[in-house]
Amino acid sequence: MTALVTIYNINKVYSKGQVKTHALHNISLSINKGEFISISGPSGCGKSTLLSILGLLDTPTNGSYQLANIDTHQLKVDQRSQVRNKHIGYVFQSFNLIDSLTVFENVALPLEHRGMPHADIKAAVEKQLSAVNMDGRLAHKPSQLSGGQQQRVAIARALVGNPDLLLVDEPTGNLDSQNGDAVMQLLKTLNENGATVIMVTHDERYSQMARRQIRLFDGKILVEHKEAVA
Ligand SMILES: Nc1ncnc2c1ncn2[C@@H]1O[C@H](COP(=O)(O)OP(=O)(O)OP(=O)(O)O)[C@@H](O)[C@H]1O
Repeated sequence: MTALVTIYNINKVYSKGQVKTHALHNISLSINKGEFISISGPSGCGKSTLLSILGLLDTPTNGSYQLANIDTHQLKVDQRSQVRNKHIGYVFQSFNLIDSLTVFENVALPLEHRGMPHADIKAAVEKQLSAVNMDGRLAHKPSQLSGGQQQRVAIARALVGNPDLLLVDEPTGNLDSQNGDAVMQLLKTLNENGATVIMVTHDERYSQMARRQIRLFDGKILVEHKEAVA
């Protein structure tokens, strides 16, 4: 099977004046389509840095990253954003929905950036909102929804363009345990239906819901646990 993601010997060094922080040390990973991976570890161990590199929001200092057979190192700035829009969906702890837009308009945004015809956008947005059980709230504004509902809308926005990779950063961080459990259950179901999910979480209980669990420490992979496929 061809890997969806291959990173090899990635290092990330942040430089600020004389101060250098070596945030990631020689990280190599190969991720196949359909996997559900959690990345955990103590504060400052490099989780967000790794997710930002995987999401093409940041570049490694050295090392290689191939996504869907694309050598991301070769991409120019506008090509990077095209690859991001087509291949990657993000879910953030703070939802990052646009308050002045309705639920429908928020979820439609990635498709509008692609220049998709209006009728196709409508069909795709309605289908995706229905998949996260938010089809009754199309005209609501984010501020009129609970935190759990906002996160479900954010997940619909991340998935509406059929990305190869869903990157999820602390999806339950701003939710109470009931809404957090529901969002995790939704991610699990979406993965069972084919989505490839990489999730950063502090929560041990949630990290164990992933079939492959990666624990970072001081910018290195400390342990990796992979459930045997039945
Ligand atoms: N923009 C930056 N400039 C300089 N150093 C940075 C920057 N971003 C992160 N770092 C440093 O890189 C290291 C890894 O940070 P990162 O945010 O990836 O950790 P994390 O595991 O996501 O932490 P947390 O769980 O607290 O969010 C830390 O030492 C951090 O201080």
